[in-house]
Amino acid sequence: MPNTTGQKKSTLRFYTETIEVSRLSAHAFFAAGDENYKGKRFFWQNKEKTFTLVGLGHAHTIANELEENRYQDIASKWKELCQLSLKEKADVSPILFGGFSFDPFNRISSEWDTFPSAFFTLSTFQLVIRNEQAFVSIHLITDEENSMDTFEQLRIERDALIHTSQVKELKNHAKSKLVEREDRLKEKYLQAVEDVTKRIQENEVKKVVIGRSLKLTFDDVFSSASVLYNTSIEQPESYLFGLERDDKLFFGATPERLVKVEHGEALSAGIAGSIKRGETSIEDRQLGESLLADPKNLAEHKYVVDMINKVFEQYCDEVKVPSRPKLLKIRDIQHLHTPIQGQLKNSASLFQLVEALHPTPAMGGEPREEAVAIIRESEQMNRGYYAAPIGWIDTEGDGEFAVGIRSALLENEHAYLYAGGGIVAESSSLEEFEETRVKFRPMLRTLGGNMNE
Ligand SMILES: C=C(O[C@H]1C=CC=C(C(=O)O)[C@@H]1O)C(=O)O
Ligand SMILES: [Mg+2]
Repeated sequence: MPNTTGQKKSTLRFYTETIEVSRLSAHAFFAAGDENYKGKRFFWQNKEKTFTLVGLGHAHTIANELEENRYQDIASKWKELCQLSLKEKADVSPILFGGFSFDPFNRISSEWDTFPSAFFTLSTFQLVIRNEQAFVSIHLITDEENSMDTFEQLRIERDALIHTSQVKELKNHAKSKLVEREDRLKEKYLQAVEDVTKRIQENEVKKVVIGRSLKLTFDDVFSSASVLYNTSIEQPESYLFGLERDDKLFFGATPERLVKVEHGEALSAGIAGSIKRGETSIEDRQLGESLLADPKNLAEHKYVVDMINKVFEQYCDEVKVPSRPKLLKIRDIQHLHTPIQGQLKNSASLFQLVEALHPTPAMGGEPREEAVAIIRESEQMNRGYYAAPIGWIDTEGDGEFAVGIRSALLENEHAYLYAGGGIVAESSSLEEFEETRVKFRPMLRTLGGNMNE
């Protein structure tokens, strides 16, 4: 029998059932949902590849269009939902997955128009792969009388999805051909960087992250499953994420954790300051060493670490921050990296930390409010979910959010790619432009677009 509890005042019931499955590929499970769950799927894998989460179908969605209180709204609705489910010790808990927009005050009409300020979903079929063990759960939230019949149907469907996943062969699908490339707002980007640099030099603000976007058009549509699979092959050392919403897929391979909470421990990281990889290992090392000693990049980085540290001092005890950054090397780029950890104070929660941290000066700037206002005014685009928190939370309040950079929004045969960089007093617009070119590479390679402009 599935677990069931119902609160007396509500007729809503939350049914769950979890089984352990051997040999299940997360990508194959996602692809098995092609027929019935397209537009209602998500994918998540942490950097270490020790935790993979796939969701097919919406058992429940929690969304809002709020500008203020959007984090608390999601947190309190998730809490209400959790109260309907049995608090029994299970192998895996129901998980809520989703994300927030970068700036809910940005109202520019764009490719993001159908994405709410906050959008989260509890999947109908949830796959969790943790340390090689795979669990498939069914979630059903209903006030139906004959919910047992519905649940029985879901079991049949679950078994079919598992079967399809186990026999399906995963291929690195041929990429569609690029037919058009539009550097949206390139001139405006260069102008914005120059203007912002000047404003920083005049001490109006200290740092602002300015982004730009590319629009690519291909000769054919992509399937979400093959795009996510390609991303995992091309960018194995990053977080992988994908969130479908109707005919769109927001996906990416981000190196940057916003915050993770597990058993009362909170982990974040300052990742800002960049240089390309070298052609040879000697050149690569030289580039890395010059990054570690470069005052411009160290300044970019320090604003981020100081801000995260300040937030952690407020919400955590025993905060630990290394005194200097190390290098984080990923396929196309090297970053300055400082991990930050602490023990959550009793009253603090994951969503509180997400709210307090977003956007860090790696995505927004310093001071935060002023920087976000400058971004809104000078970028002249809508970032949507780019550079914003994306991740998950379980019924215990544990979970992890990354920031959705090195990312793109896919809509049929079109792809919108986004990249930005931290502007400080010493920035030069052409160097920043070069840096964004490097940051576009992961998505260009995944989709098969030309990497040279
Ligand atoms: C905003 C982006 O990168 C951030 C993260 C790491 C390094 C950054 C930098 O060096 O500018 C950016 O702050 C992006 O990739 O679009
Ligand atoms: Mg930079």
